Amino acid sequence: MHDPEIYPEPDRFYPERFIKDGKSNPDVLDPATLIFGFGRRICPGRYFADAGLFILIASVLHVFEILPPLDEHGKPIKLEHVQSHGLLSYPENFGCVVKPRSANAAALILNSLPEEQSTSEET
Ligand code: HEM
Repeated sequence: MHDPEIYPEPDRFYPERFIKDGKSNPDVLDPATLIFGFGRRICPGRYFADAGLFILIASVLHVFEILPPLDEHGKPIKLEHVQSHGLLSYPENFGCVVKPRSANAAALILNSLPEEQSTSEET
């Protein structure tokens, strides 16, 4: 996954590398052919994981805006992408502002909570 011959600038956050003319780019190796293993022991949860992540990310982006953190003057702070290296690779901690996209989105979020949590603000 970090071979620059396959993915130029592999550490750069650059999801567009997988897209061409609004569709999946067939000239770029699909990471799904690697990340779930191979052959008889290939991950049996791969479709579940893929669908679950799609639903999770789509649901979060549908109702929340995720914005850069603000400095003491209320100006957005430019974030630097720093990726950890090791067996698991993930972005290093960073601040952000997460807020509902609209009053409708806020209502959707509150309605998805268990009853005791969605009413706790009113008590
Ligand atoms: C993004 C999420 C996931 C990734 C990247 C992932 C990746 C992998 C990899 C690399 C293997 C080893 C395959 C091999 O030996 O060649 C594996 C095995 C396995 N995974 Fe996943 N997996 C994910 C999610 C899941 C989920 C959600 C489940 C269950 C609901 C699951 C169940 C399993 C099981 C049971 C094995 C062992 C298969 C065997 O040894 O026969 N995985 N996974």
